[in-house]
Amino acid sequence: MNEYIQNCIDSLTERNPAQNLFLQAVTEVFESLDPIVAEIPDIEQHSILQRISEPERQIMFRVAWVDDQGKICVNRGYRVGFSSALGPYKGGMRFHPSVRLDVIKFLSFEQIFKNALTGLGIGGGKGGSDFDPKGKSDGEIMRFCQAFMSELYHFLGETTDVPAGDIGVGAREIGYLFGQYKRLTKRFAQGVLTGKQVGLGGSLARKEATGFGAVYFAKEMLATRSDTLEGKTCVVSGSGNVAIYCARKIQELGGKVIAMSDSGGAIHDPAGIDLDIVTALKEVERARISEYPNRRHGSTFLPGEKVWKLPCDVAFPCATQNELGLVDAKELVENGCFAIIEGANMPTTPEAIAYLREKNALFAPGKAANAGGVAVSALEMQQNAALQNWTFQQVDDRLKTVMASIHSDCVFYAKKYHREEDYVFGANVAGFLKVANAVQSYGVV
Ligand SMILES: NC(=O)C1=CN([C@@H]2O[C@H](COP(=O)(O)OP(=O)(O)OC[C@H]3O[C@@H](n4cnc5c(N)ncnc54)[C@H](O)[C@@H]3O)[C@@H](O)[C@H]2O)C=CC1
Ligand SMILES: O=C(O)CCC(=O)C(=O)O
Repeated sequence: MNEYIQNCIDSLTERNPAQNLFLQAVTEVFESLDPIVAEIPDIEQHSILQRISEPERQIMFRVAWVDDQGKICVNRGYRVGFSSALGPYKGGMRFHPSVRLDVIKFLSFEQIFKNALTGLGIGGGKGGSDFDPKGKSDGEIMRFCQAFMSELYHFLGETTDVPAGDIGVGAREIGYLFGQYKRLTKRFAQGVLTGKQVGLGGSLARKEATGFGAVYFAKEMLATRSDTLEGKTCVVSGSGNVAIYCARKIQELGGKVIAMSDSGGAIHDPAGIDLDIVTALKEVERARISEYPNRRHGSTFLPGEKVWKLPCDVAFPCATQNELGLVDAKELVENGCFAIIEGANMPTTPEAIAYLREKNALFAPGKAANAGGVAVSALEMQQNAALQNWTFQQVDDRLKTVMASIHSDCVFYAKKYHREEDYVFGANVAGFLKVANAVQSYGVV
């Protein structure tokens, strides 16, 4: 590896002890830049890699709130504004007990390049809390969101930082966060959060965008091998926002989703998952996926299992980071899987990615394949700024165009550097070059 890149990684490792997810995300991007750094001396001369890997700001704060028993609970809140080179910090908020600074930094770093790939003028940021929404009442969720926003609102704004949802944060939570923002600032500033309910200024198709976008990307990728999703057996991990709409679009395009999951295990339905049941369980009842077989004859629940062990043609990891490891990748390939499309952020480990590439499987990294969600968030910002409400069709058409353009950028850079079909390389280089050019143009900031 280029000496400058290696020195940057070594220095980051020393300065960020125990931030393994962040270092994993940075290493993957930086490793792709070998030929670029050799070709463009300005990158080293202007210390672009050092500047791009140091967050512009990192905010951590106490969130104190009262549960239904009257007990005072304390959580930690985070918001990392990684890069505003291309626009206001933009990225979701994650509420999950595993949230630490490391998690938020890796997500925020990924977001820089993903957002650059959309071409929509948004910088990279991410936030969240170690608050666990599982089992909490609606009142507890509301009080937590209000307490969280009471600390964060100073730092937000339509042109500075615009959060949205991620794991554990959907339209309900965004509504509570927006309500508290409005109450504290006395401003009906719709563009300060995205992923809002349509009645509060949210965009049609935002809910569907990440999952649909991943499948639009898969469609483009399969077309390069003159193939389609029609008749393909698919597995989708997770059963949240991304997974549900990914599975819906697969079925619409003629594929059959035979397995989904949550953190308790997987469901296997050889006849094809009934998504109305999954949507009712997850979006309405907030129940476990283990309930599914009670409502669907011929299906089974596999406690503690992942979906990767079930034979399929195409796999969509849509749950969480590092959920698909080397053993899983081997099982997938041995069972005939030839394409893996990441709906989640960094769900595949580096060893698994290397193995899949070695076996000639098509592999789409999250920063390209799941960019549809943040792209439609940017379209929501545009609608809010222009006081407009676009139709579902208008937004969906723009989403398809954005996903096709990201796909062609990946293919372009992979071809240019003789790395055909290497979408990880193509996405990292395409995203990086846009950000690096902007960072250099600003001078030393
Ligand atoms: N919501 C969005 O627009 C976007 C989300 N993402 C990423 O997609 C992934 C999923 O996010 P959402 O669907 O929004 O969250 P969500 O909260 O709606 O759903 C998360 C799902 O993952 C499952 N899950 C969590 N840990 C798991 C584990 N260890 N094993 C199996 N399942 C597990 C949960 O049970 C749940 O079904 C995350 O990586 C997120 O960062 C990426 C781009 C945009
Ligand atoms: O819609 C957004 O602003 C962010 C979505 C997100 O968190 C992501 O792309 O990972």
